[in-house]
Amino acid sequence: MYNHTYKELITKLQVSQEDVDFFANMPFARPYIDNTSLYQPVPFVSRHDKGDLSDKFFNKAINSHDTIPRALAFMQRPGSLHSPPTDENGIDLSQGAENPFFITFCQIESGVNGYIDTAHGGVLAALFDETLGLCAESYRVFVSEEGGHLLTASLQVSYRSPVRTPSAVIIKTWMRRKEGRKWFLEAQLLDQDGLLKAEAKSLYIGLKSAL
Ligand SMILES: CCCCCCCC(=O)SCCNC(=O)CCNC(=O)[C@H](O)C(C)(C)COP(=O)(O)OP(=O)(O)OC[C@H]1O[C@@H](n2cnc3c(N)ncnc32)[C@H](O)[C@@H]1OP(=O)(O)O
Repeated sequence: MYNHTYKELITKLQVSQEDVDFFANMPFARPYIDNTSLYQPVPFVSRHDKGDLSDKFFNKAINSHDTIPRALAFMQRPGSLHSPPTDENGIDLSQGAENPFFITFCQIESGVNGYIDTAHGGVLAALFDETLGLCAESYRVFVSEEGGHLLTASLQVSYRSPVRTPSAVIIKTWMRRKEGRKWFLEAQLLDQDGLLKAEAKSLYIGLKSAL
């Protein structure tokens, strides 16, 4: 876990302007960066070194010029959708692949290859776990306004087509439903041409007490 709350981190850390400029040159990312977008850039919290031993996999091991040198996250602007339909737990039912709550762009280089010019499936699973976790935490903090910490209990990944390297991808993540401490989320990973590369379903569980 962290020495700070997720809310402290996401509100205090800065979004890298270099990452914004990098993805702003890509047609598939530009609509989200536009000022009129329903999405706002937010820090990819786990890419930041917090001066402790947290998040070393994402801020060090796969944060280099030949692994995943760039990652840029976006969250739906609060109030961007007025009075969306909700279920009995207040979960926004309009969310889905066409209306994801949280979006991440990643530049993926050959340092994460399994086969030649192909990203390793384990790295894609890690990307799903992290971005689904960020989506769940952001939804918890900014929409549900609940306390606590969420941990991954299960993650199911379906690989539809190889992810070539180097390439840029978009990962769309959204809340599907919530049952008490159980948060169910879904995700899609697509390439720059909008082709579906992989999908995921996950279960995050809120801890009964702080770690
Ligand atoms: C910024 C944040 C980004 C973070 C993204 C990355 C997050 C991570 O990778 S975390 C690291 C990997 N995950 C872990 O280490 C978690 C290890 N597991 C655990 O600690 C525990 O099993 C934990 C906390 C998930 C659940 O334990 P606990 O709270 O005791 O659950 P428990 O009371 O047994 O079960 C609660 C409910 O969940 C269900 N459940 C528990 N585990 C699972 C599971 N693996 N699959 C399906 N359902 C499960 C139970 O059936 C029960 O359901 P119901 O209430 O309907 O009967």
